[in-house]
Amino acid sequence: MSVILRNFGLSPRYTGQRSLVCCTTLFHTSTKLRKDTDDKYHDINSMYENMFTPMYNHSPINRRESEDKANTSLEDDINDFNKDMHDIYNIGFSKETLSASQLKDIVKAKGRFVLQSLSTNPYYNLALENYMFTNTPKTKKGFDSCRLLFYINNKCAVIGKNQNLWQEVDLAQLKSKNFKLLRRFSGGGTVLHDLGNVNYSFLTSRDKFDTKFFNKKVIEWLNSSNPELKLELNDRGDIIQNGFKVSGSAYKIAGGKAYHHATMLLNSNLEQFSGLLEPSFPRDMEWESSGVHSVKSKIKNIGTINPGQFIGLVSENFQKSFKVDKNIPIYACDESITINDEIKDAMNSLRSDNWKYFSGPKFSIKLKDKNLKIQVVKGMVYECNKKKLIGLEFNDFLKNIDSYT
Ligand SMILES: Nc1ncnc2c1ncn2[C@@H]1O[C@H](COP(=O)(O)OP(=O)(O)OP(=O)(O)O)[C@@H](O)[C@H]1O
Repeated sequence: MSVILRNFGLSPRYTGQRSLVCCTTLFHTSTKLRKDTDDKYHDINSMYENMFTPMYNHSPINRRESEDKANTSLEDDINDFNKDMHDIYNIGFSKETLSASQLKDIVKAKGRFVLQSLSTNPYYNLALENYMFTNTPKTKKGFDSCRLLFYINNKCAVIGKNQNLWQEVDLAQLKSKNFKLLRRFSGGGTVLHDLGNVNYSFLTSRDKFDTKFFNKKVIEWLNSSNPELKLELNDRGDIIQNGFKVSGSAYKIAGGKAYHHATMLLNSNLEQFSGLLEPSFPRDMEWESSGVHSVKSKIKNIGTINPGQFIGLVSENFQKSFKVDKNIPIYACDESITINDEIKDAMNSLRSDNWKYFSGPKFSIKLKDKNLKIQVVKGMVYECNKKKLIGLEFNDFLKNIDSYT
């Protein structure tokens, strides 16, 4: 319910009395109509009617005070109702969407929390993750502000910081299927995201960091919610189900802090993924690259859990298992309001050709049949036995390979 209210801009906490009236009217209209037509809904309709009917009388003298009281109890009722809905459906969305300054305050203070991004823009989400990581206070011995971030991205391929993108993705296919390309700030291999894939990012201190720690928890929580899932951890720290990979992980360690971020394939469109990570080249092309190569795995969806349920389940278990003294709050953030210059700068970096195409490891290719040897540094042809190719963008070379060879 909180989601519905917020999505329609009706949350009383943020939009005030006018929204409440509107919301109340909507409920009155719909519940009354149904009440007239179907008596079996009488009880629940009466409950809604009572819940959403203001209690004040309209005398001008008492009005403000009565309105305040009515509003408070109405808000309490709505909050209780939201909580019940949250508990019943495990929706995983919090009630509080942070403003930019609230985000800054909670990130820079010590303490544990869960944050869920409501944006599906991968540039925002990766920049937000980076903001949260760099601004979490430096750790002193024994201190750990464990934090958990969730985000879901629109269609995109995310390559690792140290990967050679031309070996990893088929740029033309990505474009034709409307997948964005991003180079993330952490290492690891290339993964594909869409709205059926949830990304979780667990932040902790460097001291306590262990690549397998958080996935062991996730597996324990999911398997105990449904033993049929039979999720397992493989040696590489990936989560697998019946031998298929359902989650891949990458890590970043810096400044006494570390994060482990991972994908979780729940109901992704795997058919659309096919071929995106299989670029094709001339048969005689040989690569020599110092970069990180992805380890190809067969993937599948978990299927029986949807993204909202996954986020709800992991958040709740995180709240229970990681609680120290006070309850761990759950916040939400959104690109339209929870944004600041640092996040915008990181988004610009992530979007820039410089970061996507002109960074990454140096590499060489050989085309034996054509007697061609090229060395590429920062996405540009740096050395070549055909001098006229030196200084060319490697992307241009590949796109027009026939005319250059
Ligand atoms: N959303 C996804 N979740 C899990 N595995 C995926 C996903 N998309 C693609 N894959 C598979 O994972 C392989 C890359 O795995 P690799 O271990 O190299 O990287 P990773 O470290 O798991 O990725 P990441 O670093 O983001 O988690 C791809 O070739 C593909 O087989």
